[in-house]
Amino acid sequence: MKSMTPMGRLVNHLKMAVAVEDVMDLKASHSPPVLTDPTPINKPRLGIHFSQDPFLTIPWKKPGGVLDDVRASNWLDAMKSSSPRNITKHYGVEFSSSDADMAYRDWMLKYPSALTSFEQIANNARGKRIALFLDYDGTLSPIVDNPDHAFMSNAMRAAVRNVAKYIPTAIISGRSREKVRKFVGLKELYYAGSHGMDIMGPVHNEEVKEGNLYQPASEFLPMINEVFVSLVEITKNIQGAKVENNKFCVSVHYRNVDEKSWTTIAQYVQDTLKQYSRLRLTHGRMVLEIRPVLKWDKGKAVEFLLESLGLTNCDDVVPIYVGDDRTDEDAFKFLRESGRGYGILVTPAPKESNACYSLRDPSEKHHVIIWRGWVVKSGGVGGDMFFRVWIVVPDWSSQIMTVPSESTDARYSLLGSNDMDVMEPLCPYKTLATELSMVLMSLMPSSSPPAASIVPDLLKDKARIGNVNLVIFDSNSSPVPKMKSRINDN
Ligand SMILES: O=P(O)(O)OC[C@H]1O[C@H](O[C@H]2O[C@H](CO)[C@@H](O)[C@H](O)[C@H]2O)[C@H](O)[C@@H](O)[C@@H]1O
Repeated sequence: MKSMTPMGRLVNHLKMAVAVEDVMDLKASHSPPVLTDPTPINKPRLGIHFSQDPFLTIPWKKPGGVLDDVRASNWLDAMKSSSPRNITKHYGVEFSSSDADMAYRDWMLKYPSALTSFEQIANNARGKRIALFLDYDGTLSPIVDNPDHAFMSNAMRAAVRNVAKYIPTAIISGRSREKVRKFVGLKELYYAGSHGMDIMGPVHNEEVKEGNLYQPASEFLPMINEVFVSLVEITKNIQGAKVENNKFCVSVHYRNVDEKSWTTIAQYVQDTLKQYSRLRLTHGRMVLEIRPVLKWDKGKAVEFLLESLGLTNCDDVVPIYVGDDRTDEDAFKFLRESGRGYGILVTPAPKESNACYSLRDPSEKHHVIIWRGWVVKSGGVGGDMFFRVWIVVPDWSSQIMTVPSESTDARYSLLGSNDMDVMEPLCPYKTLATELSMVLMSLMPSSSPPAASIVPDLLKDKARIGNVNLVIFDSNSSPVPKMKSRINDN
C-alpha cells in the first residue's frame, strides 16, 4: 500500500478534526472550521480525544469575562513578573549578579541546559524520529520593544530551514498565523498561529495561497474583531499601549507603558472582558492576551500536529518543543504528561516550568547549534561516520570548499558554544556557510578543542592546513554525499 505523505495525513486529519468539531459543537451555532480541501466529510474518526464540551469549565467566575491564570487582585503582580528582563531584579527583589548566577545554577539542577545536555538528549533520541515545535517571540526572535520589529536573524532562519529539511518542524505562536509566517518566511514549515487556533501545513504549490487550515475558533472571529476595535479605542490615550489583532486572540501590550498606568490598562481589559463571557485572559511577556474560552492551546496544537503527521502513538517519536512564555507551558505540559519528548524553556531567570531542559541565553547561536545538531543526529548531514575528518575552509576565489585530509593536525571541535563565530568570516558565502558549518559540526570530534578562535586564522593562512581535498558544494543540496565520495577516493 502506498504510504501517505505528511500533507495527505494532514488533509485527512483536517477532515477528522472537522468531525471532532461536529462532536464538540453541541450548541449547533458553530460555523465549521475553515477547510479548503473540498472533499466531503464523512463519519467522525476521533484521532484526538477531546472532551465533548469544547469550552473550559471555569471554577472561578465573575459575571462576564473570565480571568484565567490570575485573579483580578493579582493582575498587577502578574503583570510585573511576566517578563524577566533583568534577572538581578526579579519579582521586585534585588539580587547581586552573583546571587542571581547562583540562583540560576541551583535552578539548573532541575532544568539542565539543553546545550550541555544535547548529547544526552540526542542519545535518548537515537534511532527515533524527532518532531520539532518552535515558539516564535523570545525563542526564535529576541524580545524587543516594538512587536512589529521582532525579526529573526538570517542565521536563525537558515538553521530552521536546514533542520526542517530533515525533521518535521512547526512554528507555534501567539501571533496571527499570517504575521508569524511572514516573519519566519519559510513556506516549508507547519504554522500554528493564535496560540494554536489557526493551523496550516506547508504550502508546496505556490498557487495555493492558504494551504489546508484548521481553525477551531472560527466562530469567535467577529467577537475578537469587536474586542480589538473597542480595546484600541479605550487604550488610545495610554501612552505606549499597543493592541495587536492576532486573528483569534487579541494582545494588549504594556511593555512601553509607564508602570503607573498598568492598573488603568488592566482595568480597561477587565471591563472589556466583563462584556464577553466567552472570552478569557492569559498573561504573556508584558502582554495581556484575550482569547476564546476554548479548550485549545499550544499543547492541543502540538497534539493535533503530531496526529496530522502520523506521529501519535509511536514509541519511536521524540517531540521537542522550545518556548519561553507562559503559554508555552501548555505544550511542555502535554509532552510531560504524555511521557514523550522534551520541553526546552528559554529563560534568563529561574522559573517553575513543565519543561525538562533550559536555555539561559535566548541568543540565536545556541539555538542554531542545537538545530544543526539535530540535523547531524538525524542522519541528515554527516552522522557519526564523518567524525574523523578535520576542517573545512572556503576557497575565496571560487565556490569550492577545501577539506584537509586526515594527515593534517587540524583537529578542532565545533561543538562548543562559539561556533557561530566561525560563520562570520564566511559571510560572502552566507547560504553555503550554514551548510558548511553543519558539516564542520558533524566532522569534528567532540572532545577536541574549540575551533572558533582558530578557524579565522586558518582562513587567513591556508598554508597551515596542509594536504587538502577539494569538495564542491551545491548550496541546494546536502554536501555530504559528494564529500563522502571524495573522501572514499583517497
Ligand atoms: O507565542 P509567541 O510567538 O511567543 O507570541 C507571544 C506574543 O509575542 C509577541 O509579544 C512578545 O514579543 C514582543 C516582541 O519581542 C514584545 O514586544 C512583547 O512584549 C512580548 O509579549 C506578540 O507581539 C504578541 O502578540 C504575542 O501574543
